[in-house]
Amino acid sequence: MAITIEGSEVAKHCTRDSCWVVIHGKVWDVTNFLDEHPGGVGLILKCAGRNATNSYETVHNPELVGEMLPAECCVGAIKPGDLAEQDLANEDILGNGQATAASSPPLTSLINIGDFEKVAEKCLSAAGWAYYSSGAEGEISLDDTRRIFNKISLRPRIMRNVESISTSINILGHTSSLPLYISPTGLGRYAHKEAETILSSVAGDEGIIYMMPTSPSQSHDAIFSARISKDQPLFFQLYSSRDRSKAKALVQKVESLGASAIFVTVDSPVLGRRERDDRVKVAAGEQATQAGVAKSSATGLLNPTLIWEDLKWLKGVTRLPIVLKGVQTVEDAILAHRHGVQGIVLSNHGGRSLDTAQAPMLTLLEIRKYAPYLLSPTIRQGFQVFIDGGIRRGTDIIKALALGASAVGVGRPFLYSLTAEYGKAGARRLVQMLRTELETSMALIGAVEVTDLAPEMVNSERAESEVSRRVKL
Ligand SMILES: Cc1cc2nc3c(=O)[nH]c(=O)nc-3n(C[C@H](O)[C@H](O)[C@H](O)COP(=O)(O)O)c2cc1C
Repeated sequence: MAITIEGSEVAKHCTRDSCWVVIHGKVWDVTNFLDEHPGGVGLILKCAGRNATNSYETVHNPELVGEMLPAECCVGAIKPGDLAEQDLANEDILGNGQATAASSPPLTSLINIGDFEKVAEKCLSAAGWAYYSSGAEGEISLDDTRRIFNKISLRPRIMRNVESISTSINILGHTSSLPLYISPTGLGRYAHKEAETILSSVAGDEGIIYMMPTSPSQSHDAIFSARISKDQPLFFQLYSSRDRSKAKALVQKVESLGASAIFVTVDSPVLGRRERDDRVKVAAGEQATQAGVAKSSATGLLNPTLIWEDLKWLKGVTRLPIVLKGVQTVEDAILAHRHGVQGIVLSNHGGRSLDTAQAPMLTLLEIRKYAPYLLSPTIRQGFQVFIDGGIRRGTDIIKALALGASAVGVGRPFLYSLTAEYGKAGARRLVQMLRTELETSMALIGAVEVTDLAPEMVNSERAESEVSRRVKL
């Protein structure tokens, strides 16, 4: 039976050395989690010894605390009536944006994806903008994704009848009206309070697939309920908890809610060091992130103990297709195929994990050079290769597909499209921009179907000169 704890007792635990908070009537000891909190230690400490439900709900989904913290961190239930008053106002948590939605340009004046980014920079709070736009450390990997795409040029074919273009493809057995899906991103609340439910329904309206994150701002149930029909596929991104019973419960829950595939994130066993996040925290009088490997191992979302052998266990707890998100070398692409997963995402977490990790496009070129069989029509029936990071143009999609990717993921632009209270209309306009660019570029390159996009339509030789000659197969 839960122990009842008086408010006066909770109030004593208000320091870095002993930090308790009340969330939805339960008292949690979050002392060991402080350094790992992505929003910074300071934010939790502001709520220490108090009722933190409002702060927590402003950013996180209701189930997260129970899923992420070990059960023993729940020290009891608050005595009914105690600490009823709420803690921080929403602005203290999300920060104030520098521009109001009213001063933002009308949606119809935005012409390309880059325009959304400019609006987002003005509308998001300093913390929100840093969290969304930053990469790890020197942001070399963040910038490199675009640099490599721009090193690849197109070789259009002429005199083909391109009057009617079809952009539709099959992703893991599901039809998608575009060869792209919405990549999972945490803390959607900075952009819009209903970020994930909007993306879920926009994906349905546009006939594309949304991959929801392990830790969205809204509940998993709400995101599944926001689908336009029960048949609408939704993918689930999994940070596989080191506590297998928790990981199993989560996977089986989303499977029962209707998830169509599990994408296990494998590029972030620990948190990458994002210095811009730290600078915002320091400017607000908080401490920079202290979370090192040891802290990440202790508790929380990430699991530094995840290894290849765990895939056998995961396959045993779900019937859903499993895809590894965050493969960064041809060696690991081969291993993933040997381990019988249904696909891989070539990704370096949008440049947010290991800085100077090579661009996902270089990994694709590495696969083309050393293990081209992984991209063959026969293999792709049971093993699809996806790619994300820096996809901003229809021509980027063409380059990725011509070189063998089955589809691409788009992350940050969808967050930006929700800002300035554009919400659903913003996200739909973004999809329409990409659709128009892709259709136009396919016509101009001489491809009427996605399957017409072939390697010879791309000159990737300048990028290929950067492919590693030192792989170990
Ligand atoms: C703000 C933000 C949060 C993210 N959160 C997650 C996450 O929770 N899980 C995950 O697997 N990837 C996460 N990612 C990585 C994206 O899924 C994706 O790999 C990356 O954003 C693609 O690059 P792009 O933003 O340039 O399109 C996040 C990326 C951003 C920008």
